Amino acid sequence: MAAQRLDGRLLAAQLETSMAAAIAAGLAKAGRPPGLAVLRVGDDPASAVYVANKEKACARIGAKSFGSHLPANISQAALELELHELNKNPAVDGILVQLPVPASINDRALLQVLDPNKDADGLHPLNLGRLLRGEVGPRSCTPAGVMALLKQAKLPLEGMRAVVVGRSILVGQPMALMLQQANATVTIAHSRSLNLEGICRDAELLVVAAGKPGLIGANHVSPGAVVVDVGIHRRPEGGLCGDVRFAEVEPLARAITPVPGGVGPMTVTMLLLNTLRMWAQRHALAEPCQGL
Ligand SMILES: NC(=O)C1=CN([C@@H]2O[C@H](COP(=O)(O)OP(=O)(O)OC[C@H]3O[C@@H](n4cnc5c(N)ncnc54)[C@H](OP(=O)(O)O)[C@@H]3O)[C@@H](O)[C@H]2O)C=CC1
Ligand SMILES: Nc1nc(=O)c2c([nH]1)NC[C@@H]1CN(c3ccc(C(=O)N[C@@H](CCC(=O)O)C(=O)O)cc3)C=[N+]21
Ligand SMILES: [Mg+2]
Repeated sequence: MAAQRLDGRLLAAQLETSMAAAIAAGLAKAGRPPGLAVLRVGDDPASAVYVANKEKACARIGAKSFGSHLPANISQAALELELHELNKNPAVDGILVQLPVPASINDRALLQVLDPNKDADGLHPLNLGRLLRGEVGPRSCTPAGVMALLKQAKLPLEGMRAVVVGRSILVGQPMALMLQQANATVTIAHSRSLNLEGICRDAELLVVAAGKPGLIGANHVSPGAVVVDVGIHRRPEGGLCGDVRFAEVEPLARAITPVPGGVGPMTVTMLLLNTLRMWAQRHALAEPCQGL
């Protein structure tokens, strides 16, 4: 039987429809649309696509996007000043600092300057702490998007053996925490793990966020596993690919996310949803898209 495709584009479009409705319904009371500011420093090529997709998505749902693109040689102090301005800007509900920033910038220090109540990416230490404790707060967008996709596909996580490949603060760590909170039994693998194949083959759910094109193949996947591919890479010959060799793994899997069209669109959607929720909270509106 062919694997079920976990279609992030479709779910993202459905969620956009409810977000657009929530904005239209709250606009009069709020007096302004939700605002998302994206701070981009230098010219990381992967970030360029992402920024463009976010701006388009904001326009589709009726949110306002503010972009600042700063030169790679900007000082830490100037960047922090820019963030302080966005923190104070009353038209801005959500702020995203596009990662990676140039090596000359201390990204941890930068993320601490963010107003935690405008943290569209859930990366401020306060919000990471809230996640760890299972408290309400903006969540890292990519793992939140993965959880929404799994939920929509009615793939039960309770008691499941899950393996997350990657332990970054942006993806791997929050992904592992969310899966644990959904009562999966979680293993994290990383670049120093021994026997990656064996660890992955034990997984009933395999989430791959290693940032290595084609790292995962048929040898890593046990028949009937659910495979989620977070990786996104531009192929030299054109087009995108993930960390999973899709053609090899798809025949084995029970369900799988494609690249593009899987996790990527969900990341954008959860970024908008985080922003929309902070906007709703500021204006005492009902929480949009409850239960996600
Ligand atoms: N689709 C989407 O919406 C998004 C996609 N991405 C993509 O996801 C990928 C991961 O992103 P991010 O977490 O930020 O990346 P990082 O580079 O910050 O982290 C990668 C993680 O993978 C681990 N790793 C690297 N190589 C291997 C290996 N050979 N075997 C096992 N583990 C390995 C690293 O281990 P160690 O800790 O030991 O170094 C690290 O923990 C990238 O391709 C990125 O572009 C990111 C965000 C959103
Ligand atoms: N603070 C921070 N948070 C992030 O979440 C973050 C980041 N920095 N830096 C860069 C990575 C990368 N990333 C992507 C998100 C969506 C798509 C996306 O929309 N992908 C679509 C379309 C891609 C296309 O068609 O070009 C897809 O996979 O189908 C891609 C990449 C978020 N990241
Ligand atoms: Mg740095």
